[in-house]
Amino acid sequence: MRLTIRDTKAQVGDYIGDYIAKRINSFHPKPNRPYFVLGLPTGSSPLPVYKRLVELHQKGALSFKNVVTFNMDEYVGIPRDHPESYHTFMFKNLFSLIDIDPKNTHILDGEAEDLYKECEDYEAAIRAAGGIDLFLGGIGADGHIAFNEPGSSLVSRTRIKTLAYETILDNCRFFNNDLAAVPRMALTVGVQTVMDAREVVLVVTGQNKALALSQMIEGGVNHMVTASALQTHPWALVVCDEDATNELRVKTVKYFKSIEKVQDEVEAKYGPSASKSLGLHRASAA
Ligand SMILES: N[C@@H]1[C@@H](O)[C@H](O)[C@@H](COP(=O)(O)O)O[C@@H]1O
Repeated sequence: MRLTIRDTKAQVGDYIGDYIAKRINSFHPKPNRPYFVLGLPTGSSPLPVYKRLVELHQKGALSFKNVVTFNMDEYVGIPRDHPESYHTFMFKNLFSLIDIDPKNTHILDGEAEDLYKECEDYEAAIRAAGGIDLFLGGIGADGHIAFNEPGSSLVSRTRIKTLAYETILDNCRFFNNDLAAVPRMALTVGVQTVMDAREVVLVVTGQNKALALSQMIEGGVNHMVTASALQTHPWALVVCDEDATNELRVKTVKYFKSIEKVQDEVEAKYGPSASKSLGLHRASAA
């Protein structure tokens, strides 16, 4: 797992936006794999990423014509046109602002008659698309990824989840601080669904994520901090702001900053393609 630290939330958004754009632009559609398959989260943390993707699209530097998306999760018990549904969130903040074919966007249906079937069909749809190339994720204050709350199986797949009280309290801010209005259940991809992606990028910003970040990076792999499963992913990148590093050991921060510095030196010496051949993550490389 790599950790990249930027000063501000906006810089984190730009870094990840550029990184995803680079992946999409370097994807070459083939008859058997016509689409780049992108996993997406909701929440406040990815907003600067979406802003950057929209900017790049508006500048003509990025098209989503060859992109298929799968969102991580959706509430159960609110209609899809509810202002706080994840359907509404995604169309407002990304899909309506880019050139993606709405048919290529997938979001779990929290109103489905048969929720179990909905989850099974979702996993099948991901498989049929060829698997997820890059899964972008956020993290909950308790270290959850998607809605895989503490105690979730680290080999879980798409399913119905009851939300943790801490998550309900956290999400209250989106429901006019009315605790009773926050849904108690959600459909979510599993930890294993995220782990199956070829690459995972996590956006972690703000002081309120500092403890979760230190637990997921410096603690052991643990079902109480489901994002820690990414320690065993072969291609995981965490991008955070300075505020989110507040609970990390100084040594950890210095270590990951030094890695980036060495990478800069390698690229200066051997050119940007050296990063790729050495297996290093890079947003700015050609
Ligand atoms: N299901 C979502 C997660 O996918 C998201 O990572 C988390 C953090 O949201 P925020 O970025 O607003 O802190 O909120 C919810 O729990």
